[in-house]
Amino acid sequence: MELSFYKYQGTGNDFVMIDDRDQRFDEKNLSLVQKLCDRKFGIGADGLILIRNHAEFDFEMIYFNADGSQSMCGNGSRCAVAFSAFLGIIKEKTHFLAIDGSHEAILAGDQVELMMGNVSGITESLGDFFVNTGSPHHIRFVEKAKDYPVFDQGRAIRYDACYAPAGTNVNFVEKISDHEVFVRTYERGVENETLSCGTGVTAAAIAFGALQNQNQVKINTLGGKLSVKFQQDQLGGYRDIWLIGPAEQVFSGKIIL
Ligand SMILES: N[C@@H](CCC[C@H](N)C(=O)O)C(=O)O
Repeated sequence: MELSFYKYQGTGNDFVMIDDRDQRFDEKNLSLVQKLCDRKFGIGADGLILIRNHAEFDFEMIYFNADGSQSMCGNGSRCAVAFSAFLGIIKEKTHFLAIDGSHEAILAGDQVELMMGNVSGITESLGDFFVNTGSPHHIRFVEKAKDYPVFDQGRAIRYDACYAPAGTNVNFVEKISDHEVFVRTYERGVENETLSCGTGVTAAAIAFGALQNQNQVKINTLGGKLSVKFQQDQLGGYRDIWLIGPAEQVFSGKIIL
């Protein structure tokens, strides 16, 4: 059997994308997901995304991390919106379903504006912060993120007993100005630092915004620039959260099964 695939990247977070409206991909075949994401023995990616039909939405995005586990992916969602437009499923605006619920998105040139799910609040954890943006994110503010041991410290926090058994993603955030940060992320499910993490920078922006009294934050990652804006509600939660940045098709090919 042959399956077409496309490769997308959103600020360097890269994904194998499959148009699975005919449901030929067996989503229970996690060893196939792992193999396709393997950078030596497969296509190579931080994650794999299936685009499927849904009766109540423009499409459903099914996201897998490179190890086959599932969670919400912000950059992957932005790439899924660009891919769905490429497939002709949507035009500039869409309403789609992901693992954490429904999302709106707007395609504006190479930029995808993605509405994230509401966030219930910011909690303290291990002397740092924790924010769930559809995926769990530990947030540590550091002085020089460029020189920070992201892999070692990220892995230690990811496996800390307080996050067991599910674990967490870990973000190291450096203040650049009152409304700009540099973020490096250790991603659960990739088990490494990625060049960018959409749910991670959203969590970082919310924690930073709370400290700086800002509701719009510019983000620098190793893979490029994003921005996040949001509104705080009366109960300490956050809504109207938008993650904005580029999504690009970089490759296409055939999977031989
Ligand atoms: N890269 C993603 C996050 C993917 C999910 C995460 N690794 C997890 O398992 O929680 C993003 O852009 O949000």
